[in-house]
Amino acid sequence: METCKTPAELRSHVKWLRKQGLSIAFVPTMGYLHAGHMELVHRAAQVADRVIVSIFVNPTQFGDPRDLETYPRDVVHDLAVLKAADVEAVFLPAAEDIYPEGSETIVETMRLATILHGEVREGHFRGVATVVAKLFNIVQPEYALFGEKDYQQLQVIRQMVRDLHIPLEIIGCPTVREPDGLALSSRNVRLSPEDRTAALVLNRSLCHAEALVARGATVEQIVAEVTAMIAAEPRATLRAVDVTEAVTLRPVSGKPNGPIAIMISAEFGGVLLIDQREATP
Ligand SMILES: Nc1ncnc2c1ncn2[C@@H]1O[C@H](COP(=O)(O)OP(=O)(O)OP(=O)(O)O)[C@@H](O)[C@H]1O
Ligand SMILES: CC(C)(CO)[C@@H](O)C(=O)[O-]
Ligand code: BAL
Repeated sequence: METCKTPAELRSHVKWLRKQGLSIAFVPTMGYLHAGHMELVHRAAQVADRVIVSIFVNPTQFGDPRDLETYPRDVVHDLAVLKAADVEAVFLPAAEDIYPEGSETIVETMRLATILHGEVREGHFRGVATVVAKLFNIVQPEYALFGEKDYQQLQVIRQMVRDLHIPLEIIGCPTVREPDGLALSSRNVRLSPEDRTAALVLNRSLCHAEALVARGATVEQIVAEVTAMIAAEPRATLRAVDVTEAVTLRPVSGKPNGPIAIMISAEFGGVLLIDQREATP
């Protein structure tokens, strides 16, 4: 497995792969890899000849400096699991290589970046779109894979790829969960045992929301019941419950007549977790 630290090293390895006519699937991550990331890697290996993974804790998508400082990192473990999964190359850039002095270009999906989770984390999706555009330009893959857990992120990236005519296909992958239903997330290690148990309310309330959709509930009923379930968990601080049209994330009210997305963000002991569900009435 090749470990590339600079864009030039990565580009030269990609050039070598291209000479052999090999296709590339790319999995961008912030490291501290878990089974959710590895599911993206396995899926990537099914769609292309070679898989490239990036590990970069992107400073521009963090609003809170403490969140950035305490973001979990373990590159030695990450490289071992990626090697075992037969990954072709890992891109481990330094912040100065991605944002050299004098950088001033940003990428922003104007509507999608500023609604919902973008209101909770101001500037977050601008940072995500900007770094992902840079990574796409460096790697130039045929495919890029993202998790549905970060549902709004997935839609932001799909929109950016469409709007900027970036010639690659985005593949969304279902959320991988612990056996008790908690969505895998790098931030889960920061939860105390009590908060980890409390966080199960996210998946529980999404299952309840799904059942409500199946019973023909209105969007207002779904929001009210999910909000009440999370409010009943004393360790949870609810940040947002949003029910929107799926994919476009446009507002929806009354009885939905097409697929909807239910998105929750809540803090447990200061750790912000998100979870989501798509449901069709
Ligand atoms: N449980 C999961 N199932 C499937 N994909 C996931 C899961 N968790 C993360 N991913 C995806 O992995 C990619 C990299 O995510 P990232 O490195 O931010 O990990 P993370 O676990 O989402 O971390 P955190 O949410 O704590 O920032 C993203 O496309 C993300 O959606
Ligand atoms: C897509 C991403 C790697 C961009 O930094 C990050 O937001 C993530 O890991 O989901
Ligand atoms: N998985 C989303 C990255 C972040 O929380 O910053």
